[in-house]
Amino acid sequence: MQPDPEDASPAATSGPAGATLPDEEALLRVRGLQKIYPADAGPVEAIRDLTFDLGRGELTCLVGPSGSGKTTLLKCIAGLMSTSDGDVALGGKTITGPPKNMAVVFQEYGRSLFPWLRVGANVELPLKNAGTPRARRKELVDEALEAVGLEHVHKSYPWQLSGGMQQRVAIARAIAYQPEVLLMDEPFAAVDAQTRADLEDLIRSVWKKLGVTILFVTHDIDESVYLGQRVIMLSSSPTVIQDDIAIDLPAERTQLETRSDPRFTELRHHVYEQIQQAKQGFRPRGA
Ligand SMILES: Nc1ncnc2c1ncn2[C@@H]1O[C@H](COP(=O)(O)OP(=O)(O)OP(=O)(O)O)[C@@H](O)[C@H]1O
Repeated sequence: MQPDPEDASPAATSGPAGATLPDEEALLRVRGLQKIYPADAGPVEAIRDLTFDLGRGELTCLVGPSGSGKTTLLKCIAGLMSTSDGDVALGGKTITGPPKNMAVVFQEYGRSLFPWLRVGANVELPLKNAGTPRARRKELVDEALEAVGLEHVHKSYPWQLSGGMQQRVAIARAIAYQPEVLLMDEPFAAVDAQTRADLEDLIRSVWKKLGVTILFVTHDIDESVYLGQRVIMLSSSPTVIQDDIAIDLPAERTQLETRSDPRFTELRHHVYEQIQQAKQGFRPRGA
């Protein structure tokens, strides 16, 4: 389908909103978020206008062309960076610094784990910093390592593990902390395809077991459709929401069956088409 040329409108100031929810269902609210970076060559408007909600317990994937501001958005939500305009609120409270009940998993597991600490100590560290009592820390570390299938490497050092195992340690560290919201920034980009498929299934099983709200950034269209209940697509920079689609696939998903479901193919085509349009600079009406 050819995009409507009227949709290509670079000059307007506000874009269409993503899906929003009634107060009692929304855990995270993003309203009119704008981010402009100061730079020597002049300000960079990385994000123009984003509005959406994440429901409690929802698993949402975020996709968009390279440079569309996915990492910037995650940093604003994580309270690691201030917004230039707009508001991000968790449980009704505006985020002004890293919230206690949020955890982040980045792509670079190699850099996020401390090489001089054993696996168990790496997973335990945020709990120690939060002042969790020792006995409870042990329980949470054991449970988290078991949830990611790594109870046997408790005493190993991260550098003794494969890349996929190190990323599972990073996931265990995040879930041991029992966050309400888990932000993941392309966490599987650096692992091989088979490990990636295993990690996708791990995330879905952890999500179902813990009921945590997840925002998962990925470049991989198939991954976004396979994992998410919803896919938010960002436009090219300066960024607005290009599309926000519900993934109406069955809740029980398996790599073989789900990926050969005709509905999976339809959804994947839709996301792919939208990304191609975003890359070509087509923007939603009003953006
Ligand atoms: N510290 C910074 N100073 C100036 N501009 C920045 C800074 N960080 C990011 N940008 C710019 O903001 C825009 C969004 O960057 P960001 O890294 O958030 O995008 P992304 O969607 O995560 O990219 P990718 O998919 O390639 O990882 C880009 O144009 C980038 O060059």
